[in-house]
Amino acid sequence: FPQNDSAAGPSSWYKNYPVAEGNRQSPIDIVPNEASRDRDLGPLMINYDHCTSINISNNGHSVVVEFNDSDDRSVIKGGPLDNPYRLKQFHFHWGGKGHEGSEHTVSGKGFASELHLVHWNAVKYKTYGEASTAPDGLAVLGIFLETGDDHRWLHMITDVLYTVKYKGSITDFKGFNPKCLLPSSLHFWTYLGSLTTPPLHESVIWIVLKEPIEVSEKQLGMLRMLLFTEEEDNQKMRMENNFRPPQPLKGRRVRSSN
Ligand SMILES: NS(=O)(=O)c1ccc2o/c(=N\O)[nH]c2c1
Ligand SMILES: [Zn+2]
Repeated sequence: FPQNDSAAGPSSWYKNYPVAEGNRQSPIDIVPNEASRDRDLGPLMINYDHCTSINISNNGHSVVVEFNDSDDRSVIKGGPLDNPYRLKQFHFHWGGKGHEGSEHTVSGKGFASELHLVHWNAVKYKTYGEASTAPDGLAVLGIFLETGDDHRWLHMITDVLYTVKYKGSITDFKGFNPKCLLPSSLHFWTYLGSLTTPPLHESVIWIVLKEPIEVSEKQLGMLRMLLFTEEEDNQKMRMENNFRPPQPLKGRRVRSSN
């Protein structure tokens, strides 16, 4: 990300991760009227009822909430997916004050932030690690955040961010159900892509919801109080603009739910 040494930014990831210039990189700019409506794209089914969050942490790139993925208690299925995919973690990408921060864009328009719910194919693969390198190993549900009213449930997360201010910090975070972060409509675009941060594995079936959720500028500001740096670093670097810009489509088809 554009930290002080440009060697760490997205534009130089190809040096250590040649796949950065691959044929199915993410994010992309989604152009709605170029997306094809696909009749055999069934509805997305999200079953988070018995999901169990475990902890919240700052990994130096984003704030991440991890889940117990030892069984099929929280899965998504349907849509473009041939199997149920287990929820593993969710995290956010955001910009700087008043700037865009989403990874995917829609007809060139960015949003203030983007939430990624990361799931893995536990039917075909034994571990998340194995799935994360397989072409159909991961399914990431992307949800746009736009500024507006306070999000009544996002407070559960922003209220504890002070406990994970520094890179490497982690705190218990139990009983959070991300169902409360979903918009009312599950209409989506879907395409084959990749992780948007190193190692950039081309292992993600992307499902991007069309309807954004609303969060307040104040809540977004709480994300920006996180730091990229560790507690002992005397140089404090605010965590912001942790998004990769859109990558070439390279002939890929983007499909739209009905
Ligand atoms: N930003 S993203 O594509 O959702 C994503 C999801 C899971 C990931 O794991 C990673 N390294 O182990 N990078 C990463 C990016
Ligand atoms: Zn992400």
